[in-house]
Amino acid sequence: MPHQKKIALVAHDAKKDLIVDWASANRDALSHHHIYATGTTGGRLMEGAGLAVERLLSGPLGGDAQLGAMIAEERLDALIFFIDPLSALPHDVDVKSLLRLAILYDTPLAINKSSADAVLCALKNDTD
Ligand SMILES: O=C(CO)COP(=O)(O)O
Repeated sequence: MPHQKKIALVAHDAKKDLIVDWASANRDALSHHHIYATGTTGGRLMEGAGLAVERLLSGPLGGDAQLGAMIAEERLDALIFFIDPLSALPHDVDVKSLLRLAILYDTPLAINKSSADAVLCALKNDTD
């Protein structure tokens, strides 16, 4: 597809229902793009939102690091990352590294539903 973007969708466990609902509501827009997701999020998105997803490793097992590498190699156009602000995570260093690289490379980044709406809207205007 000519204007296809590479978008990563990621959600922490407490936010997985939210990302499935958000992706379902935006399935038409998302289906024009190549969607990557960390392992468990990807499974939930395929099952619950009917979205075609290229699954990476689960976040705690290296999925966040894979996305960070994609950003550093300029192989990702946007990161939608529904972060749980209320739980401690064993792979917090990976989460921080991923966010740091997204900031460093000026990758469009959404960390909650409102900003995900805004990023998707911006991508849509960019691809019109
Ligand atoms: O932990 C994550 C992001 O930090 C997400 O990983 P999963 O999608 O495999 O749960």
